Amino acid sequence: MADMEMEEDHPRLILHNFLTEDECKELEFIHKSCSTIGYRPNVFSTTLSHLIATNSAHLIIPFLPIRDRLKEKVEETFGCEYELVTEFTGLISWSRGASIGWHSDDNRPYLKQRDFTAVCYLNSYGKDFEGGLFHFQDGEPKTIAPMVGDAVIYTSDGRNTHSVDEIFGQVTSGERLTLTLWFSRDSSHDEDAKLILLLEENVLHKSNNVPWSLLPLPASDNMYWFSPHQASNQDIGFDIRLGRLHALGFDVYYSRDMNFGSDLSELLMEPMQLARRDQLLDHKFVNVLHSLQVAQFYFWKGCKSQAFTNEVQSGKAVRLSRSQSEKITQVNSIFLKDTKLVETVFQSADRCYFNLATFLLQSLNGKIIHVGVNRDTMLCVRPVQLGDVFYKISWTAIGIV
Ligand SMILES: O=C(O)CCC(=O)C(=O)O
Ligand SMILES: [Fe+2]
Repeated sequence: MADMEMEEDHPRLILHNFLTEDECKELEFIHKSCSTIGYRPNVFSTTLSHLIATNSAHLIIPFLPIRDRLKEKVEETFGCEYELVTEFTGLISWSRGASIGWHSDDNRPYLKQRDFTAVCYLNSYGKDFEGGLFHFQDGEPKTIAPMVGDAVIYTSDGRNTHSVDEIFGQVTSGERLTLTLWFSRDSSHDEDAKLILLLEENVLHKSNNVPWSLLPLPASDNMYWFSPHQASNQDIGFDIRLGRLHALGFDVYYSRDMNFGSDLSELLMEPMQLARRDQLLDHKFVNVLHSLQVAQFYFWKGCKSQAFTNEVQSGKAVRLSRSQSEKITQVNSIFLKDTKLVETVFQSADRCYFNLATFLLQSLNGKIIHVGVNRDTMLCVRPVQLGDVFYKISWTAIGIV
């Protein structure tokens, strides 16, 4: 798997096909369902703590075996077996305009704990996005073209100063997606300790009086507001959740009356329906994040599953009335101020095959769709069977059972 011998002056290694395409697709599904604005302009991120905070802790499970494999590989490669803790794990996507200049990953006083970096590429240069080449300033290899499944591991210090070219392209460029981890020798920076505390607060304690639910609970709206200039500028931009639904060909419909001037700040926490072209799907989702998870799941798995197409029933959808269309326009005028911008930031999947009947059937019947392999986990908070992991999708949840 390893590409080359390691250079002493620049300890780094490329691991081809470290992840399978299925693993990459699964992480892509999670990112497209859950991401918020990231730490730099035109960057989106999904951290594990964010998944817990939004009641989507079950979506951490697919990360766990990958983290372990990466940590082992880093320890073996750099000769520090059993010494490392994972400091950070996150999915990071870069859209048009994003780039980063020469830097080392420990180049701030508060980042000094970072000893090793692992970047796994979840999609491919030239196919899924344009630009975004990775360069090391010195030593070999110099330039890395991200390819789905490949990973690069390197020391986070000045021996591995690197940069990433700007993502460009109008039409063909989608997001450049990575799984990025940092590892530390300093056990006080163990991400797991923080995650377990968060899990206790957000999940375990709740189960005393409230039944555990897999329905997502969105974070605050400003975490989902994308603006090309400044994260908080509400005059221009779009809500990431509505933007991603738009890229899949969906609009968002709220049945409640919206008088001009009424306070709509809580709207995106409320139950809603999806519309597609001139049709309104009759099911009510708990909130827009829930509908996004179901829609992304469908485009990831549902449309390809033979089981669905064998069992097509007529889904329930009605033609949008004029007043319903107007409400959709009104919601879009607030939360999707610039659809052109959405289309340049998120690649449209609307060209993918979509079947309303299977979408509804899948959502209604709670089918078990996906089988993963042998994932056991210490972070597992649901009464899951250790071993195979299944995704279950229904109106009430996308979960792993
Ligand atoms: O995504 C990459 O290839 C590297 C990103 C990077 O340099 C960073 O996040 O520090
Ligand atoms: Fe970096």
